[in-house]
Amino acid sequence: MKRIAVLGAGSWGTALALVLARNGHEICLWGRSEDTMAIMRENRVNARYLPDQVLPPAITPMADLTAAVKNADVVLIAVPSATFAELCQTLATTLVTPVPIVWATKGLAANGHGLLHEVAQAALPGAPLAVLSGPSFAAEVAAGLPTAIVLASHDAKTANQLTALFHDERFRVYTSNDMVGVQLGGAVKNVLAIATGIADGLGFGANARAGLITRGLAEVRRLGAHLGAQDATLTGLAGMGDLILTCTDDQSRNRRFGIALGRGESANDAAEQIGQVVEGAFTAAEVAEMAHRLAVEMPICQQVHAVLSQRVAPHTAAQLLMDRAPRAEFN
Ligand SMILES: NC(=O)C1=CN([C@@H]2O[C@H](COP(=O)(O)OP(=O)(O)OC[C@H]3O[C@@H](n4cnc5c(N)ncnc54)[C@H](OP(=O)(O)O)[C@@H]3O)[C@@H](O)[C@H]2O)C=CC1
Ligand SMILES: O=C(CO)COP(=O)(O)O
Repeated sequence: MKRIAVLGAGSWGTALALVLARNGHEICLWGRSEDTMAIMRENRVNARYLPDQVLPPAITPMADLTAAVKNADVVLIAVPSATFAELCQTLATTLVTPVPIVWATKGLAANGHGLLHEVAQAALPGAPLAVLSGPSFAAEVAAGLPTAIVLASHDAKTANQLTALFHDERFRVYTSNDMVGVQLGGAVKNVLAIATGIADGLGFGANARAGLITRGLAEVRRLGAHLGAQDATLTGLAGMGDLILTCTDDQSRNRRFGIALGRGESANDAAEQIGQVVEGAFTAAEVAEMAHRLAVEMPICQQVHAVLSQRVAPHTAAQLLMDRAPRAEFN
């Protein structure tokens, strides 16, 4: 039995807390709002983000970060990417001794700071680091439906130790040493889910959706090649697996956001209606900037960014993609 601090009490933090509690661990589930966490502690349910699941006694909701991490053997971060760096900075002053840090956040650090492991490494030197990612809707995981996912760390011992905490007969965790590939797959698929959502919102058909998924995967692989990701990772669970999931199922908030944009709604209205984090809306600008800086061709991601920056209307963005000069599929 381990004591695990789960930081982020949204749908994903809560679902992963349920998996860890099911596996016999003691969880401090931290959220930033004292009122919300007090109600959660009292009612034993995360009413806003995961209303169908009862929280077992092994999960203690709390809003005191210092208390949550005080005796933790492991810290799991599941906050939105926009706030990941700030939380790592806070942890740097809160954690008394370095403990393994694993994050389930999908995205890139804000303001061009790149992949999340770079941020975590800089803020928390000496802490063993890992990332958990793959095709995994929170509601299905929380309901105990079969899920396969990847846990990556540069250190094999850390990967194996952390995998053992999560892995069970309903939550199959594969290990990997490719932190870059696993993070890139999880970050870029959100932007591509917005793209396929836009296409569906515009009334395009199944051909366009399959085309966007496949050419989107080509974009991730090109970026991955530049950043030293293993190509197999990007065709595995954290790459293609999550891309397929999020681009094709309406549980995806990124996909639903894109559908709303394609139907002519504003980004603000769409985000408000969804009422949960839409990571791709933040990540699009970071991916577009990274692609530009590294001179990696990522036209679909660039067009999603252009739509979100209100430089191009959704139907114009789609036409611009189709009007590009013919080229070889692979080069
Ligand atoms: N949901 C899913 O199926 C999956 C999500 N993920 C990833 O997990 C991460 C978290 O997403 P998810 O849980 O779904 O998001 P949700 O929208 O369900 O919840 C967001 C949570 O983050 C909290 N939050 C927002 N801003 C801050 C902040 N500045 N400091 C602390 N907490 C904050 C919110 O608190 P408040 O309510 O107070 O605003 C809320 O608890 C994302 O990167 C997402 O891509 C990965 C796999 C699956
Ligand atoms: O990452 C996810 C599933 O793997 C969740 O996707 P959304 O954030 O688009 O809902």
